[in-house]
Formats: sequence, C-alpha cells, structure tokens
Amino acid sequence: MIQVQNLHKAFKTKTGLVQAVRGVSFDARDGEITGLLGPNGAGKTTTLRMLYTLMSPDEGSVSVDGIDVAKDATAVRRRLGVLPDARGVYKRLTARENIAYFGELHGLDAATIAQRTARMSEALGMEDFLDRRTEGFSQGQRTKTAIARALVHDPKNVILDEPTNGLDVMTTRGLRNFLLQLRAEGRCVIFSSHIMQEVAALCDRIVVIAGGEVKATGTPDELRARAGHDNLEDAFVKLIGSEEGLHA
Ligand SMILES: Nc1ncnc2c1ncn2[C@@H]1O[C@H](COP(=O)(O)OP(=O)(O)OP(=O)(O)O)[C@@H](O)[C@H]1O
Repeated sequence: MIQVQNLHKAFKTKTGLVQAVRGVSFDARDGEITGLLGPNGAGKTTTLRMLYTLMSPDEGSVSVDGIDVAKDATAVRRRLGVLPDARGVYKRLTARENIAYFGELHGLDAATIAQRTARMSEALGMEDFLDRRTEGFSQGQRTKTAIARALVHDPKNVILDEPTNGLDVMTTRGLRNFLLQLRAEGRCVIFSSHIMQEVAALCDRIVVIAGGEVKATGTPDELRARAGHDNLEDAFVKLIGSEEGLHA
C-alpha cells in the first residue's frame, strides 16, 4: 500500500522555477494496479521519483506499508521494486548477472537468487537472452532485465515508470500479463503512462495528472461517468483539458 499526501516539487532552472508537482495525493492499494496517466511533462516521473525515495518532496509525505519515506527510507526501499525511467543495466554483465548483482545487494543467498531469476525469466520470457551480455540488447530486452532485477527481492510494492515505452505489441502484451500476475499475488502496483488505452486496459484505478496536479481519480468507469463520455479517450481529454501530449 502506497499513500501519497499533498506532494510538491519545484526545480530551479536558468529561466526560473519549474513547479513540476503541485499538491499530488492518492492511495495505491494492495492487489490493485494503479495507473498514473498524464501527458508529457505532467509530473509523473517526478512524482514517482519521490515515491521511490530518489528525490525528497518540498512539501507533503509518502508512506509505503505505513512507513514514512522521510523517516525510514531504507525500510521503504526494501519493500519497493522500481523500474526507473533510466533503465541503466550494466552492459558488461549478462542479464542473469545483472539480476544476481541486485539480489546480492539485497543480501539474498545464491539459491534464492537462482530460484527468483528462473521464475522471473519464465514470467517475462527471457530464456533466449538471459545469459547474453546486455550490450547490444534491444529496448524490450533491456526493460525486461531491469524489471527482473527490480523484483529479485520479491517486493510487496512495485513502481514502474512508463514500462511499455518503446516495446512492440507482443512484448507489451507479455508485460501486461506479468503486471496482472503481480496484482493477483496481492502486490501494490503503480505504473505511469501517457497512453490511455493501456491504462484503461490494465488499471483498477487511474490517477489522471496534468500540469503537476491530480485532475481526477477513479476506476475507468467512474472517470467515464464523471466526464460524461462513454468513450474513455474523450473522457480523458475532457478531464485533462487538452489533447496535447496524451497520445503515443
Ligand atoms: N531535474 C529537473 N530539472 C528541471 N526541471 C525538471 C527536472 N525534472 C523534471 N523537470 C520538469 O518538471 C516537469 C515535469 O516533468 P516529469 O518528467 O515529471 O513529467 P512526466 O509526466 O514524467 O513527462 P513525460 O511523459 O514526458 O516523461 C517538466 O516541465 C520537466 O521539464
């Protein structure tokens, strides 16, 4: 369970202050997939970075399974599996070694790492490239490696920043099934996307974000009803107030 209360974050730039996130609040429950949907520049990545302890908010709070990120970031990190926007796999290591390295950082023994790697590889379809060096990997292969690595310690909460970015249709379908599997295991899953069909197809709850603010929160049906449109695409456009940056 991840609870987000009134997050704010601004960045100083040469041309002035950029207010990236302005008062974002939402709850992401266990056994559900929560989608953060918004156009380019909406503040999704910045919000997720504050959730996974990479950045501290200017204001507001985040708690993971009841633990305040500001009070015990280490305990929070143990409960989180994160696919960051920069995937950053080590190119001199094979996919298996990338996963094992993260397992070792989490203090797992070799047998546990081998067992989790086998499970993840099967779920994500990594058998063909598991023992290849990641240098030269396709985007999909890199993303799968980064996801497997992020989940090696079997975290209860999973945060993925635009997980299907740059993936082909078949790989995206595989990834969707994988996220549904994580949900069925009772995990709390949050992912960000600017593709409304994807969010609508997968999410139990959608947080619509634009201009650093939450514009609406609800199930796909609730959002349709609130916007007064049966068509989800029209509903999102109405909730966001613009079509810009929403489509793939
Ligand atoms: N480190 C930074 N320094 C300055 N501005 C930043 C920084 N990080 C984010 N921003 C700005 O904050 C705003 C929100 O960016 P963010 O990356 O959170 O959006 P996003 O919703 O993830 O967008 P996208 O879908 O394009 O990835 C943007 O205007 C961006 O330029």
